[in-house]
Amino acid sequence: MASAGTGKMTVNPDIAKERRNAGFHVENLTNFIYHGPERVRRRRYMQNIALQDPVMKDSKPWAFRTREEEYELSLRKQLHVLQRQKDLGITDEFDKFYYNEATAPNENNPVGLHFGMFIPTIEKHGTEEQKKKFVQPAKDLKIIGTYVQTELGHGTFIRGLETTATFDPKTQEFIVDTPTLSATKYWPGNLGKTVNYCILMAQLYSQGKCQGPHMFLCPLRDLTTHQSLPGVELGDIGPKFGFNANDNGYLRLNNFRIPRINMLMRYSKVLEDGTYVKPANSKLSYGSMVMIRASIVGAVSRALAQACVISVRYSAVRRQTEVSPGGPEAQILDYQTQQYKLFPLVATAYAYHFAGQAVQSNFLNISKEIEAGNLQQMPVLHALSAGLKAFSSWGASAGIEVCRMSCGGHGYSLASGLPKIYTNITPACTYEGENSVMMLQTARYLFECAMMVQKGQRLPDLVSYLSMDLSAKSCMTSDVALGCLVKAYQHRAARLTNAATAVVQRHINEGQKPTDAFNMASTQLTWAARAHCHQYVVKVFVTTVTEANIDDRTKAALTTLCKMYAVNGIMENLGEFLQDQFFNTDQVDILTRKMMTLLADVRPDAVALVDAFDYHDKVLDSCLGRYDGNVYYALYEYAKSSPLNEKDVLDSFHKYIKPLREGQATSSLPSRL
Ligand SMILES: CCCCCCCCCCCCCCCCCCCCCC(=O)SCCNC(=O)CCNC(=O)[C@H](O)C(C)(C)COP(=O)(O)OP(=O)(O)OC[C@H]1O[C@@H](n2cnc3c(N)ncnc32)[C@H](O)[C@@H]1OP(=O)(O)O
Ligand SMILES: Cc1cc2nc3c(=O)[nH]c(=O)nc-3n(C[C@H](O)[C@H](O)[C@H](O)COP(=O)(O)OP(=O)(O)OC[C@H]3O[C@@H](n4cnc5c(N)ncnc54)[C@H](O)[C@@H]3O)c2cc1C
Repeated sequence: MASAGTGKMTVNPDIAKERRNAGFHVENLTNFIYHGPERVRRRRYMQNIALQDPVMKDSKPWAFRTREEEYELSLRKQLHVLQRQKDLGITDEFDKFYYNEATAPNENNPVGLHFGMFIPTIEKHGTEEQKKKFVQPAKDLKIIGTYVQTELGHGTFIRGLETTATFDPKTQEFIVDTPTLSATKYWPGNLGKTVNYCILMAQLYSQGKCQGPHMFLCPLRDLTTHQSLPGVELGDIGPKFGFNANDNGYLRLNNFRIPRINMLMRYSKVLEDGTYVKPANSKLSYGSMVMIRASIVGAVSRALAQACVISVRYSAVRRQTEVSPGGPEAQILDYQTQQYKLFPLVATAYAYHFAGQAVQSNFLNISKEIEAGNLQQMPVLHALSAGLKAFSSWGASAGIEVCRMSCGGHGYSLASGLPKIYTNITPACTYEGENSVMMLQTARYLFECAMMVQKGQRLPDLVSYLSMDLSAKSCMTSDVALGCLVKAYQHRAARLTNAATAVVQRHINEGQKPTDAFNMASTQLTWAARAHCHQYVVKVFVTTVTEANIDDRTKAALTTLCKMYAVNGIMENLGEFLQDQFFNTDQVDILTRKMMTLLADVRPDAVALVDAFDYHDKVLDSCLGRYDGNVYYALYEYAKSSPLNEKDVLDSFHKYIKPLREGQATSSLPSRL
């Protein structure tokens, strides 16, 4: 490695050797991940445009920015990017996504919700007239909006929201109001300082009757001066665990009037005389949440993948401890315990990536049906997206933290890039539906499916396994076949669903109200929902690998990872699998041995498997995850750029330490120490 400061850098020999020894061609796997060479080429092209742009070059590392600097820089960059994309005629959604990914990586930006939720919600829930009036101005950033639902007192329980929208037929307006302190809107992204409009979730009152939560387009700030409008009080909620380029805000409305046309009326309506027209399904207005939940699975997979790139590359160049006295220190990646920490997470990142694609494609197909008026699949989509969002965000958050700790002390420094990835993604466990609550929604669906099985009714394909014969003998033999692993997961999920359902039924039979019975079984119900999601992820991974049209060596590497994901999940949930009696303890021995063999199988490919995600160094923004492996140089440079080092002797020395010494010298110090 070149010494620090020479500027000339060679690739770290350990990481170079890893790449030479990989058993498959990285580019082939990259092409498979991103749907072919053309998409990969396009992705790199888009990211290069972003990274070459002088406006994107940061004057100081992310870690050294104040919150105000972070917000301003992020806003400036994002608006610049939008203009660039317009100038360059970039309209394809993938192109835009990849461009943005390289713009401000893992930094939540001040207009994200405008494009992510505000515009899509108008497009999906607005009438043709509303779309005409609002969508183009929104795309031109004449109006900038967000999605305002959560209140101080209620986030999870949407039906409990207190903000009101009362129709006044005389003026053809809704009066929107914040009647209590707990009704104050709190948390919506970009609300505090950036937006001038929002989609407001409020209880609709018309003709004296409450019709439940509905969505309204609500102006908040003057479109020219950006001053908050009379009757509107709003601001930023202050610094958070992460998300600090995002001005999550609060909002209070004081009998503020908006025109009738501002209620999103594609599915439900209030006519001029105040007559309320119901939607075909009251949960249609929850559609924007379902959309984001489906996309969160992919988002968390990318965060976990980046954390794996950093920690695996670092583990390849980090040497620690002589294995035999006087011998060389080993690469920490050669320690089996390090492999056991990291390789299952690499497998998980791949598993979530494929699951994310599958959920997204389910979402797109079912959304088309819903738009055409066929609402039959809404419950399936809701159960799948809610559960998968929870399952994957929990898994990714926990996994990123393991990646951080696997980097030892340097993982704790913001220089590692890992805290940034973690704090940016861990709120996915909370936003868009708190995870336990989402699991309970999936469980509710599974419960209904179990009742259908009891009645001998046919189940939708996605859950048809729930009617499997639970007394079937295990198929597990020493070759640990993929098909058998899927069966094991289905067996576990079906048994846990039946067990939880039986608990609910027992409580009902003992005289409990169904809601109480459900609560008394809710922990077990979430176990069932978790197991259901786990089987889905395993099944998607197995199907993807089995059907993959790739060369044999890449397929072999991916198959090893797939087995590792499935076997590791069994090891981590052994209690449930053993209680299942699908495996006996001899078969658990087979799986334990298999796990250790899989670790050794992955070892030579580990760096190549993370390289295949194809993350640019600037996207990783990590001293430890550099492609060239020159981590000590990067850490040294990072330390030197700390603002505390701008002066050799700080003013605080003169203010506090020096007087203390002088005082001590003249008073209480003994003459001899
Ligand atoms: C930078 C941004 C980039 C943008 C992205 C760019 C895109 C692309 C890039 C990638 C992006 C990723 C990263 C993003 C970063 C995001 C930033 C943060 C955004 C955060 C936004 C938020 O954070 S925004 C607030 C979300 N806040 C919730 O999420 C509340 C949860 N709370 C509930 O959602 C309800 O409160 C709850 C519990 C269901 C009960 O609802 P409830 O009380 O009304 O209903 P009940 O429980 O009585 O249920 C009655 C029956 O309705 C059924 N049902 C319920 N929901 C249903 C539904 N949706 N569809 C069908 N059916 C449904 C249920 O299953 C029952 O069915 P059954 O009767 O048959 O059993
Ligand atoms: C970074 C970030 C960005 C956000 N962005 C937005 C946004 O743009 N727009 C917006 O409207 N909101 C936003 N939110 C708010 C977010 O959607 C809510 O925080 C979320 O829906 C959870 O609601 P809550 O905070 O009320 O949690 P609570 O519901 O109070 O949860 C607290 C605990 O209670 C438990 N609990 C609650 N209800 C039940 C139940 N029925 N059964 C069992 N357990 C239960 C939960 O599991 C959890 O452990 C954001 C939040 C964050 C952190």
